[in-house]
Amino acid sequence: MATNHAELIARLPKAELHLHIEGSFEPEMMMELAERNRIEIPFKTLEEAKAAYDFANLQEFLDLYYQGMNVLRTEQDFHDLTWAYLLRAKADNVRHVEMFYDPQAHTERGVAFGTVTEGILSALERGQQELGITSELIMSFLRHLSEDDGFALLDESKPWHDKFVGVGLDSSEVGHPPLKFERLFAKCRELGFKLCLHAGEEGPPAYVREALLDIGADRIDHGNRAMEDSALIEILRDSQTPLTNCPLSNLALCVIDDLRDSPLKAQLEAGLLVTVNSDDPAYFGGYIGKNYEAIQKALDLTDEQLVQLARNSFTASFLPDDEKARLIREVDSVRY
Ligand code: HPA
Ligand SMILES: [Zn+2]
Repeated sequence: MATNHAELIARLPKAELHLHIEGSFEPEMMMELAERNRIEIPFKTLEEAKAAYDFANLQEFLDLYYQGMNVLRTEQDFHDLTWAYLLRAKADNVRHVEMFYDPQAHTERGVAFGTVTEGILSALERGQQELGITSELIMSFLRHLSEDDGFALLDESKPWHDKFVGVGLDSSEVGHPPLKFERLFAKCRELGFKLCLHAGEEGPPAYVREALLDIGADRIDHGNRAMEDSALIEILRDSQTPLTNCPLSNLALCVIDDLRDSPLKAQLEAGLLVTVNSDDPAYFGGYIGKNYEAIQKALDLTDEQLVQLARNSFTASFLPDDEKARLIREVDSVRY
């Protein structure tokens, strides 16, 4: 009997390691919160919102992403946003999430760091209690801002440092290489944070090298363009540095022209620790389950490769080793 891939994907326990909570802001909720907070937004209907979600590159997406989050004002807003994501994650059998958020995109427009952070944290706590989803939060620096801005955020966030497993680097990549933030990440490393850097999404393989070799990244987010540098592929394989691939994001942002051009299968076959994630699911057309389904179909991934991807998601996480092992055993107990 032919395997029903969607059914296997649904049954596999998964971790999601590359998810920007602000990128899970569905247009329906955006319109609801605009009304609740009495804020004007550029679209009146769902159709108008969806029509605007047609991007030629990362920057076109980011412009809309930062505009959309302007509606988020109160702690309750951030709680509701995070809770809505967790319900979607639960439906896709996500057991663990390591979630990015962009505090500077909120503090810049006058929303207090504590308002944002406490709203997200209370929903994550509720997710653990009510849905059994464990979670970690990753505070991300916006790379189009300065390193000094990053240091100011690190300082402002101090009372919450024990709430973050790591720090990230996102936003406009080209022209903002990892080394722009060398001192900042050295400080973050010293403070005990894991370092997760977006690199090689639009930027060249040299940015992945910088992230990995100069900054000492624990995970590379995206990393597509690393595949242009064979020596770098070997380094990634030997170090088993995780790559968080986001298939539908790559397609929506024209990082690839077709899902069949995704590097994911080649990365798996080269022995890299690659994972599947949704990035900004409300903008890119699907949550994690849909990303697995779309990439399985495009690359004709086998059942074994799907299981490997689910296993990788836990191996690549920052969970304690015993918890990783328990979840991987659960993946391996799924029959197909
Ligand atoms: O995919 C992304 N790349 C860079 N910055 C981002 N911020 C949210 N999503 C992304
Ligand atoms: Zn991202």
